Amino acid sequence: MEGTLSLPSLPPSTLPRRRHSSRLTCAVGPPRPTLHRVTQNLNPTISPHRAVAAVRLLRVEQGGAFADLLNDKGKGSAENEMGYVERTLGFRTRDLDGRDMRLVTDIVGGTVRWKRYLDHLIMSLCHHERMYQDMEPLLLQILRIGLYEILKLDMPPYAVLDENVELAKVALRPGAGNMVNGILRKLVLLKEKDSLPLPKVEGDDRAQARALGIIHSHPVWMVRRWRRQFGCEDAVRLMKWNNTEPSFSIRVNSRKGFTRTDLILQLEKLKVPYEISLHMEDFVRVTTGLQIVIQAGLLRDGLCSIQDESAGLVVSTVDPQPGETIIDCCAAPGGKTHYMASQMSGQGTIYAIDINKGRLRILEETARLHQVDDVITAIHSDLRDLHDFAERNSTKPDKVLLDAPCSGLGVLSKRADLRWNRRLEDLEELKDLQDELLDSAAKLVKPGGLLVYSTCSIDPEENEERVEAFLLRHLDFVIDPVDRYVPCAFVTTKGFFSSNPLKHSLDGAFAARLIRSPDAKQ
Ligand SMILES: C[S@@+](CC[C@H](N)C(=O)[O-])C[C@H]1O[C@@H](n2cnc3c(N)ncnc32)[C@H](O)[C@@H]1O
Repeated sequence: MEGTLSLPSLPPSTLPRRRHSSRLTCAVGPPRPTLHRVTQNLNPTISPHRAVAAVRLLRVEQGGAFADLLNDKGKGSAENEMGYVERTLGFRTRDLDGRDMRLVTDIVGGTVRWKRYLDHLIMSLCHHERMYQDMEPLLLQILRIGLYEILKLDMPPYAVLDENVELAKVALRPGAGNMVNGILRKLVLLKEKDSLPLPKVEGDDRAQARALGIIHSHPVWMVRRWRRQFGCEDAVRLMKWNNTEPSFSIRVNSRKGFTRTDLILQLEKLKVPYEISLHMEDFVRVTTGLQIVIQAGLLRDGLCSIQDESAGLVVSTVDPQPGETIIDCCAAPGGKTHYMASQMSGQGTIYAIDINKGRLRILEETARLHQVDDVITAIHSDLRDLHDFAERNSTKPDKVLLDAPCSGLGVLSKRADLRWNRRLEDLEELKDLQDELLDSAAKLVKPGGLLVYSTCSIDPEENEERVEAFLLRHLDFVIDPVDRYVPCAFVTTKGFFSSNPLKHSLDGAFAARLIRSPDAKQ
């Protein structure tokens, strides 16, 4: 996972527009006397985490925000969330404690992941299709939460039913509560009889992909692509992996003198279960309890950061050394820049380039926090505009890292909403951009120097195929196998680094080391 995930504020214009009148409409429109009265009152009957989860789901859907938002601001963040509930639903509920916050994160992440599956069932349980199509956005979120809790969290169905009916009544209107009641009751009966209305996997490729897309809650184009690329069985395994709760890795910041032993002591004190990374010295994996680590302030104090081991292994393919000059072409928010910088022990320079000013600011702030800013120079620019970088700088870079913008198809378990925001057409656009950025990055590499191309994708068209096309355009570059830099389990037959969720239980990532001929002209 890259950098800090923060809650973007939801501008009123992005809030859902509905045909029906309800408190949601009141809450975003000009204040009305009734709303004013309601917002003054605390509503003790509503479970606060459900109210927050429903509002957050609305925001994810309307604003494309990350679903696996981490509440790293403790109490302040909880208050912030309650403010959203008050403004959006029109009532106050009690503040959230740590347990509630964890429930919100779990429910939002899971509901987003299972959206297609849940919507198929909701649609099947409605009297007619129109009922589903005309459903108010908030009502749909409340139903999705109810279905998710009953089907995937196996929570006691009648308690879930009561709570979600009450939420729909208070947040919307009594009729909405009746609708939630009717649909959830039907669902509970069908679940008890083990006869949920799910499609059979049969027919031609498209029909099978459509059914699998519903059963495993993925877009049809992804299912078809993976069946073609990886085979039917692995496509299903991959979807199952994407639907499991992700584990997170924590990297210690050696620059601050914080070691893995120190982190383990802290985790034991906090009673957070952990596993030592099998592949990387600086990493520890936690499956549950990440919020506890965050709340303990270890990230805030810059002692460690959340980073997948696959990203750490990409840095291993660069093999940064003290005193080197490295250009990090697409650097923000800086996960790899900071790790490289920590390995350079205050000697050398990393030029961190990125087109996105906001993300670059995060890179700089985190660099200061991690005390690695002494070797980092941030450059806000489009990489494609840096033609004269080599002429303007007397020191030639030893290494160039291009961690290219990509589909992120290797990190879908962590980025619950990403599968719904990616389109097949995006891949074509991304491939063109990756080629252009590779050509620009190649111009920065000195004769005999190294270019590392990496992505967080498992798609061969963004990985091996981009490198192969690059080598045809740049005859002065050759592949340098990565086997000296990463464990052999990650080395492909062509000498690339590849981590695969199904093989390594890590995020998917790719890296190629490309050496420019020493005889090439500068
Ligand atoms: C995969 S992310 C990089 C992640 C980063 N290396 C890390 O480890 O945290 C890709 C980055 O490329 C940047 N980017 C996209 N197009 C660019 C361009 N034309 N020039 C420079 N940066 C670009 C994006 O703003 C984004 O921050």
